[in-house]
Amino acid sequence: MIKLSVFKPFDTAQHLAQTLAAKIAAQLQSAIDSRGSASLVVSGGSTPLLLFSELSRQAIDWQEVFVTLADERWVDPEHADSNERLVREHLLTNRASAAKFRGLKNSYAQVDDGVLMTEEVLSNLPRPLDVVILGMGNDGHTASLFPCSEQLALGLATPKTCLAVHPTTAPHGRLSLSLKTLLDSKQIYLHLHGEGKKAVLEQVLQSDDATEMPIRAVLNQRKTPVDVYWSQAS
Ligand SMILES: O=C1O[C@H](COP(=O)(O)O)[C@@H](O)[C@H](O)[C@H]1O
Repeated sequence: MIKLSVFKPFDTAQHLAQTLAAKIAAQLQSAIDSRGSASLVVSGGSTPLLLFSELSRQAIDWQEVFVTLADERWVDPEHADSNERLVREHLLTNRASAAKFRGLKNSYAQVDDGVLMTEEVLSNLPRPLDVVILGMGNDGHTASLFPCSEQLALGLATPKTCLAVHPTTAPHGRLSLSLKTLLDSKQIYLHLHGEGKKAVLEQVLQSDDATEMPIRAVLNQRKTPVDVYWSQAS
């Protein structure tokens, strides 16, 4: 039993995706109405596919929405593991094809060399970010803030927008938004699916140690509201 006031459980992934997509769309449109543009940060991995599909059909002024990623694997955008590929195929379709996508991967061969250029690209995003959608790995990583990586302490503390990360337990060098950037947002959603992720969340809630499970740094702060959307089955 999850004891978290912001925990929103759903019976199906479809119901979750429909509900969350409508909520995010309303938040993005409200930002557009008040400042002319909106920013949406999404995650990669396997969880967000249905949500992307529902979001892509929402009737908002997508041409005013900047979309970027919470993290990227440093592979070509056509690679099977590319988060950008996922976003292009599942989110930037239908109505959302009008959105302005700002990818994290650039032409540098090594992620460490590409960070500065990505920082420059991200500097033009409307801030604070309007909506940030995060995932969580079974090791408690979020974005690419991995507990196994030497760069975790930097990712949790740096004032910079993003950093290069080299996980030892997952493939590819990564580029991740820093904790500071993720929290410089009006709303964060942690999007989870399945009993396995619920069990990991239970473990997350048992301690404050973000070096052990980095998602704790997002959940144990008071600057930015975080809602946890979890669905039981597909
Ligand atoms: O590697 C990554 O993993 C997390 C979680 O992915 P999931 O497959 O368990 O949904 C994801 O949020 C992140 O963006 C991705 O690069």
